[in-house]
Amino acid sequence: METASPARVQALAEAGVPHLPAQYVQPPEHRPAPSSHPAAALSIPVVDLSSASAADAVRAACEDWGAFHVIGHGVPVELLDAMRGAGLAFFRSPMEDKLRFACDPARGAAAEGYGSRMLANDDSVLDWRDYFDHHTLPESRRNPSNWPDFVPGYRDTVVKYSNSMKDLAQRLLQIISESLNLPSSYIEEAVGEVYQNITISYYSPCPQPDLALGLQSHSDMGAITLLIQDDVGGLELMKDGMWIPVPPLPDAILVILADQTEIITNGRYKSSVHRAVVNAERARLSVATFYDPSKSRKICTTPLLVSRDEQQKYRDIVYGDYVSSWYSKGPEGKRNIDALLIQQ
Ligand SMILES: O=C(O)CCC(=O)C(=O)O
Ligand SMILES: [Fe+2]
Repeated sequence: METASPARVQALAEAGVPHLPAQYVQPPEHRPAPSSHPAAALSIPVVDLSSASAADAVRAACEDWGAFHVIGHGVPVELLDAMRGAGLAFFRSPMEDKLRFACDPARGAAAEGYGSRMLANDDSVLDWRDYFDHHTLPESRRNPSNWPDFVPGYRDTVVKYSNSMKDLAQRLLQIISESLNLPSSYIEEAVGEVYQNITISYYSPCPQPDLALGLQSHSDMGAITLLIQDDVGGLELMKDGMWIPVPPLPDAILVILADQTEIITNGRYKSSVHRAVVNAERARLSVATFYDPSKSRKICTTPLLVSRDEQQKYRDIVYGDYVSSWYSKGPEGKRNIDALLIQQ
C-alpha cells in the first residue's frame, strides 16, 4: 500500500543522492553477495515450446528450478519489445505526468497505478524500485483509463500483451498439469477465473548497490508468473541455497512457478524464490504478468497427488486470506507458504 506521498526512487536517483538513504539499507544478511560465486556457473533451463520434447523439459525444469525460460512460445518479439518500450517511455516521462496515474493509497494493497512501496508496514526496509501495476483480467477489472495516456500506443500495447500472456500462461499450465499426469485442464480449473495483473518494475541506478535490493526475496503468491526484462540483468533465483543470476534473453519469457501451484501440486513443483539486485550505472526494467485466482477462490491440493506415502502437505486456503497475510507479514522467502504446512 502506498503512503500519502511516498518518495519516488527515481527522483532520489536523479537528484544524485551520494549515499543510500537509511530506509533502503538492507540488514547484512539480506545484502547481495559479491557476484563471483561458484554457483554462477549454474544456468536456468531454456525450454523450446515448439520442440517435441517440450513436456519432458518442462517437467525437469519444474522439478529442479521452479522456473525456466521459454523460447518458441509464438509471442512475436515485436510485442515483447513494444511492452518494454511502453514501460520505458512511461518512466522516462516527466514526474508530473507520472503522478497523474499514482496508486491511490486509500485502495489498499496492490492498488493499480504508479507506486514505489509494496508494503503498508512503515518499518520495513524499502525496495530500490518504482513500478506501475495494471489490473488487466478479468475484463471487468480492466479499465485502460487508469493507465498512462501520454505515451502513444501504451494502452493498446498493454491490452494486446495481457491477452497474449493469458493464452501463453494457460498453455503452460496445461503442459505443467500433463507433466504430472493430471488432466491437462487441472491446474487452470483449480485456479478458476483468472485474475491477471501486469507490473512494470523500474530499478533506477543505485548509489550503493551492495547495500540495497531492488526487490526483496520472495516467491510470487498466485499460480504462475511470466516475466520479461531488458538487457541489464539483476534478477536472481534461489537454487540449493544459492542466488543464481538469470541472464536476460531478449526473445525469451521467464516462467516462474508461484505458491498456489506448489499447493495444488502438493509440493511436487515448488514456487521459485527470487529477488532483484541493482547496480550503480544503468536503470533496469522488467514486466511481470501474474496469473492468480480470484480472492474468493479456495485453493486445494489435488487428491490425485496425495497418497499414503505422500500425504497432503498444505492446508486448503482461500486465496484472499493468503494475499492478506502476504501483505501484512511481508513476502520474505517462503514464509507465507510455509505457514500452511501441515505438521506430519
Ligand atoms: O524485476 C524482476 O526481475 C522481478 C520482478 C518480480 O519478481 C515481481 O514483480 O514479483
Ligand atoms: Fe516476483
